[in-house]
Amino acid sequence: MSIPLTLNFVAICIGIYILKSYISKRASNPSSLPYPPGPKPKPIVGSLLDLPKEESWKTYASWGKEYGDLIHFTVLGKHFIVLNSSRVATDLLERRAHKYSDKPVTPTLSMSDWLWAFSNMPYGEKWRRYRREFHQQFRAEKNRNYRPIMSQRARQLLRNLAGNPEQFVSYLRHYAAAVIMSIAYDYDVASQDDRFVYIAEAAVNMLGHCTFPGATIVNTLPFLRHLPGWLPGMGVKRYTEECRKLTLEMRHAPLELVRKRMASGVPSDCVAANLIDRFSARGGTLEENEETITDVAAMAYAAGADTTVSALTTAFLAMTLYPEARMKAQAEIDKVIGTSRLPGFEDKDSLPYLEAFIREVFRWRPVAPLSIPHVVMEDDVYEGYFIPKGTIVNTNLWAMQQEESMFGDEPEKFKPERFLNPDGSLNDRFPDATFGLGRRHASCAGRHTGFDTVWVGIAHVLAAFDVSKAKDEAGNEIDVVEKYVDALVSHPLPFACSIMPRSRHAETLINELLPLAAADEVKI
Ligand code: HEM
Repeated sequence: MSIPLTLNFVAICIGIYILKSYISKRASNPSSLPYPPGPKPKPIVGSLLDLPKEESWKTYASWGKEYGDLIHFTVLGKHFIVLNSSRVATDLLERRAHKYSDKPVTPTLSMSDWLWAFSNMPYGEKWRRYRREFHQQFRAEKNRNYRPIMSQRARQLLRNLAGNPEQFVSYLRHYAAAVIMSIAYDYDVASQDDRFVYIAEAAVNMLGHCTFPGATIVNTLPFLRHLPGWLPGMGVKRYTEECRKLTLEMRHAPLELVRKRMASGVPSDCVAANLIDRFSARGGTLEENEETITDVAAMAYAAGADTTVSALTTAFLAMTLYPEARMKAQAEIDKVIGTSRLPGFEDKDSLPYLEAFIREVFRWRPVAPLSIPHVVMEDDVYEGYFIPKGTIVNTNLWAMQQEESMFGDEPEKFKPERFLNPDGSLNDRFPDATFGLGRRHASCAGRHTGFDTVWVGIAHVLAAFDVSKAKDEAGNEIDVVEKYVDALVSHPLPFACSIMPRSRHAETLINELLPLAAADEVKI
């Protein structure tokens, strides 16, 4: 097909698509109820040109101030709503979970072969089975068994930071990957260029960038996926093909290692081995069991590594920008534990300020500010507004964590005190929404592991290092621009900080870790 012909074809298809959307809207909304308020759509494209490109959750929150807690807009005939408050999100995602628990199967998800991941799966029997199995492996009591792995890796993190502090983000990535790969596959991540980590990181990263609202036109006009890959704007085809190869290897390669280990009689204590044992003692078809084992184990890294890195990096940003909060957490550690050892999980209940600090990390900058998109499973009417089946639902977790009625004043600021009573004990607040909403249908299945990995990693860092603003050659503090990447899992844009051992005691502690961790030291 020549290019003008192809463009005519696209124009005709867009016309048909919009006409179809109009007719189906009339059919399913016979009382002609209004959609929820939102920005005025432009002809044909709707709000396509108004979609925010940077920190979109902030723009959606500001639209919320103008239009209300529930906003609606269309992009090329496709309906979107944004839930801007915990009241509306609880009403729809929890109380009406039977209508709001589906996930949109976007063309890019199937093109890149990511539908095996139950975070992206339509609501149904398979999702329930995967979720149940995953829960068995990561529920609160089971998660306690993983704490020694986290502590061991946190010590390695300190050693690595002492050696090359400028590379702190790479070491945080290594720490998160080492914890989750050890839990999932009893696999020791290599000190550098680990193949499994490379594949999984690349696949997750590609997923995050091609499913985000407005990321690619193919998700709005699915028929475009049938156009040839060489056409302008169709690079998504090559992109998703690359992603497909990565996800395939990510799911199968580490599991093969576990099977080989088990076959040669080497005991293996990890999620994959537990699943293999559980399923070998059970009925069900071989194919179905194999698929469940492969996908549930792979889900741990897919959902658990990048999210944890985001929270860890936010903690470093908070330590850099809010020295008073960092120093208060350090003073508490020194008072309760002293300076001759590192904090561990056994100290958790005696360190309320530290706990408040970590809660604030999760509240202040939610890891997935717009959560994973959901899709409306049948037409709905809420507070007099019509929400058609198929509408994509973005939950503005960032806006919910800014609610003053829930978290007190100055929500933009990092203030661990919002989680403390006047006497310094912990209050009942918790940044729950960071992990999604509801007990099951719209919530994180690995929250205990995520929280604990961040808790012990940052507890170690606070005990050993002062993280503060870096200085230039003239001794002036380097300003930190506090901005986040617009993606499903959002990270701070790169920033410089200084990471120095806090004292001679701390230096001694880190040096004592040398024999423990030297073999593992990560060379970036
Ligand atoms: C470190 C901080 C973490 C945060 C803030 C976080 C947050 C979230 C959020 C917001 C969702 C979307 C819920 C929804 O609306 O559907 C989610 C889903 C999920 N998370 Fe996490 N997560 C974290 C760590 C982890 C870890 C470590 C694991 C694995 C061990 C994990 C496993 C999952 C899974 C499997 C889902 C999909 C649940 C489903 O669709 O049923 N997460 N997470």
